[in-house]
Amino acid sequence: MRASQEDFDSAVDRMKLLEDPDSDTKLKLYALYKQATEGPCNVPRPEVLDIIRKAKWGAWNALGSLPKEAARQNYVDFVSSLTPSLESSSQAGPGAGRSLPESEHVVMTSEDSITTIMLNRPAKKNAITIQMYQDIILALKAAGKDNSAITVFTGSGDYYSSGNDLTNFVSFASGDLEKISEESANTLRNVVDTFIDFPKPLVAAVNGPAVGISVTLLGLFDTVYASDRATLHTPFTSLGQTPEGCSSYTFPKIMGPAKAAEMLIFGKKITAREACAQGLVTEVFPDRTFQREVWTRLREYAKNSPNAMRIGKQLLRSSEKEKLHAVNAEECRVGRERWLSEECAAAVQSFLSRKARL
Ligand SMILES: CCCC/C=C\CC(=O)SCCNC(=O)CCNC(=O)[C@H](O)C(C)(C)COP(=O)(O)OP(=O)(O)OC[C@H]1O[C@@H](n2cnc3c(N)ncnc32)[C@H](O)[C@@H]1OP(=O)(O)O
Repeated sequence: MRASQEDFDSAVDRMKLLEDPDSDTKLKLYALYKQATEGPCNVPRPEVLDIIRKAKWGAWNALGSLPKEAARQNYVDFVSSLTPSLESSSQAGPGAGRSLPESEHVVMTSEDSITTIMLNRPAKKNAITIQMYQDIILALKAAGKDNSAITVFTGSGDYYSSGNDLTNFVSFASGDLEKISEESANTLRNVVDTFIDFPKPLVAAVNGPAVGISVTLLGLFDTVYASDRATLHTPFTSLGQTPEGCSSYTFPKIMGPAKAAEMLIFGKKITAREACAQGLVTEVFPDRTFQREVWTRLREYAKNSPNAMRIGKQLLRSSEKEKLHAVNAEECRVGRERWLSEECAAAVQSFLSRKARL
């Protein structure tokens, strides 16, 4: 069960009882309140000298296109975490009794027969942490079983995703290499397997630039809509890494081996329009109208018979499944070896010490 309007109103009342919250807390509460009640930030950035209004604007704006429903839930959870002693004993704590997985950085909402899974870490360009991979698996499993007709995957803020969070590799340097690399390979294999097995139409709404695994996974989606501001970049070899997400199989199949090699081996960054000409992206929309056009279209599609769409997808995809699982297993085996290489360690170190940006 998601937070109701009543839960939200009660959280607003309880928030007033907080004794002198610090300024970060106030800003977070302000931003979530505005997002929950008015939606994404829709006012111009204040003048440079107006420091307080600029900070408030920045906090609200950083929530990107987080849906109102998710902001309401985050507000209620945040107030609950600040006021545990004020919770009535009969009231369930945050997360209790919810049928959807809750996660700070992977937000799941359902409306008009469409379930949306949104990467929600805009300040880090939606880089994917190990926890987020786990949350994506949970979200996809829940979406596969809920009563929605279509599932949409998208990002919050200006990026779709900057791919794997490179700090995931920091633990490689500090712990038991064999064990950590094995766990990471298992996580990667599980998340990709979950995309391969997803039973309903899966649509990517690529709202901005996409990097690494967020690009390679596109080959496993049924439809990919992109903003004309989006670019697609798989810089694996400059990171000492190799392709994943089944792209070593899906990309040559979709765009031909030569174009696939330019992206996956040489790390060529392409625009959404180029990706569309090569078949990886289904259609490109002007950034200005992207959200409106995509959601209008998806709401129409979601009126089709859900079972017929699901069965249609099985017919299109089932003959490939076994092959895709085998490709995924092999990519993870090779990838694990690469993560332990000097090349990969040096590239990650270079990013973390801020010498390198794409
Ligand atoms: C389980 C293992 C699975 C392995 C699978 C997949 C492999 C891949 O996905 S490889 C691709 C990895 N991604 C990258 O190499 C991208 C790295 N990021 C960048 O080059 C730039 O940040 C980017 C071009 C995306 C954006 O540049 P800017 O517009 O200049 O923004 P900033 O660089 O200032 O970024 C803002 C903020 O976000 C942090 N960030 C961005 N991307 C990542 C990332 N992938 N990992 C970790 N952190 C990331 C960046 O460090 C900034 O943080 P602050 O400095 O704290 O503000």
